[in-house]
Amino acid sequence: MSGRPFVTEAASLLKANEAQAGAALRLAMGAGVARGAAAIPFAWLLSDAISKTAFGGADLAALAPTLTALAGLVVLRALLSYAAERTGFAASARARAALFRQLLAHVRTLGPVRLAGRPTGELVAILTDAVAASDPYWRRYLPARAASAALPILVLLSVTFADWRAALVFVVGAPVALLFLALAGRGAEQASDRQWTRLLRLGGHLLDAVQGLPDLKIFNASRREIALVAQMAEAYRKDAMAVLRIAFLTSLVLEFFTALAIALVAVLVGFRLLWGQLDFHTGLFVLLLAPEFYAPTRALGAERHAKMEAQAAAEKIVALLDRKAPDLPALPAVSPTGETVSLRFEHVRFAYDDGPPALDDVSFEVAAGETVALVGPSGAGKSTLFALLLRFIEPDAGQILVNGEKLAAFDPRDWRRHIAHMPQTPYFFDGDVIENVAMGRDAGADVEARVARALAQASAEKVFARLPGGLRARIGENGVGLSGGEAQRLALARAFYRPAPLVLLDEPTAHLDCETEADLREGLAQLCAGRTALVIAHRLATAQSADRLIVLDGGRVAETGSHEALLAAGGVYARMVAPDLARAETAP
Ligand SMILES: Nc1ncnc2c1ncn2[C@@H]1O[C@H](COP(=O)(O)OP(=O)(O)OP(=O)(O)O)[C@@H](O)[C@H]1O
Repeated sequence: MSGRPFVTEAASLLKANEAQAGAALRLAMGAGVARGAAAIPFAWLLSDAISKTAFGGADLAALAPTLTALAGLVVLRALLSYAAERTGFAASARARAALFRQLLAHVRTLGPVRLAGRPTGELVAILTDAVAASDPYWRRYLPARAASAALPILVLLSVTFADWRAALVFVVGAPVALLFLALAGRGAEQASDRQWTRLLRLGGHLLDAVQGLPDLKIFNASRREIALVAQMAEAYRKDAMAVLRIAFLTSLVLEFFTALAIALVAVLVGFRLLWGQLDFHTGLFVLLLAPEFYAPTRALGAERHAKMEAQAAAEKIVALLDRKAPDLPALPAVSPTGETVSLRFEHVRFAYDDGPPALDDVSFEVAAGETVALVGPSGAGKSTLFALLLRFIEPDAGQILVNGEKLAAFDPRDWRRHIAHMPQTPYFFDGDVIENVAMGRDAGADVEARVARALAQASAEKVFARLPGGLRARIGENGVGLSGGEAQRLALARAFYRPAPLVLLDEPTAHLDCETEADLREGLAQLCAGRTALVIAHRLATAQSADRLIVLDGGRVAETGSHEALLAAGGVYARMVAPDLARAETAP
């Protein structure tokens, strides 16, 4: 995608969030302008005091009112500086919070399936670094821009009243300063974009490296990985230096030209004083205001690279926001009626992006209270079917009915409350056992007792009672410190904790030893009893224990029926399980 439209989108994203900064931003801008404007009476009073002392022989008593006013202006400027800083911080915090909320809401609507194609590290960097990078834009750049729009005009008007010829020199110097200000933006824009692309890639790579540490060690690839990270960090350093170089160079040129313009004013004032065309008071006033005329533009030049960086970061945010979530019909949130849940798929089709359909014309029914096993070779579409039921994705065609009502009509979050889901590799958070089982749901006073009950139902109470701290024992991120069996039991307890009428299980007994499997199988049978259950079955035993089987092949329903009926039919299922059956027969 070309850079320009993105820059406009990034600019409008930042602009849209300006409204969120609200009154604080307006106050920051106002305080900045007022602080700069206070320089005008200050210059007037100071030149008055000096000319009266030097040429009028005024004593301290005569100067007292002027000096008091000068002191008052110094205090006022200090107060305005403080107010500008404070309100600038508040404005930036509000705008960033709004941006962060917008991003989080978008990430939530996208859901895990649509986010799967994106490196987690990159996503984290967008949610944290990119949002943080917009801080100087609101805190410093926007107030500086307001000051540079208002102050030169105020200064110019004051100088015009005092000496219009000097005002003309001010005006001549202004376009040069503005030209360099615009040039400063050009190079920095591209360099900032490169720097951000690199930072996100580095973030993604680092997280990958940390998560894949065991594999890197096992395959002796850690040294190569370290070299790769070092290489990427070096490239990022170079890009960051390029941005700074451009920023410093353009600031230098801007400083040089404004210094030249001020010198020009000084020469003009000097000669006109010499020729007696100007009185000392006015001359000094004009001279004192010359730097003030260019100061806002110089300040804006210094903040411009902050703006470019914020814009480059916003481009990455826009790219994430551009990933479209499915358009959900705007229907009122309702709850699936009844205690039990029946399911009906009608000609459901779904394809990932522009790929071939992962599910095509899928139709089947699951009666309330039935346990149905989903069977099929790898890539048949089983997980996609679960993702549809979990509302991480929506069907491209066809519909899913729950108790005869369209699933699409339910609020996804409300609907998920009706599901107990046990994935193949459950994720555990860096928290204690209670937090990991209750998952923040209605954690009332009796949470401990309810977690203990759920653990008992999952035959896991003894496992966790052994841990130091019992239910308050900390579980490392992603279940570090738990064996495969313990992790599955904990996930089962999680499912028991939620009294949901629909159970979705992704072969929870895969990769377990026979004894643990048998234990867990019993727990699962209890979990499914009286509820509607869909189980992705990789093992023969799981398929056999289901009331009915649905066999998926190449995204289509190949056959359905009981284990025995499907074996007798000699179709896809019979061919799939033939090796397992042969093994079972030959086993002692
Ligand atoms: N996030 C994704 N993006 C693009 N294609 C995907 C994605 N997830 C799955 N697919 C594709 O969709 C098809 C169905 O995949 P799915 O994961 O549903 O199969 P599965 O039956 O669950 O396989 P397995 O038993 O190996 O988990 C496959 O061709 C797969 O490559």
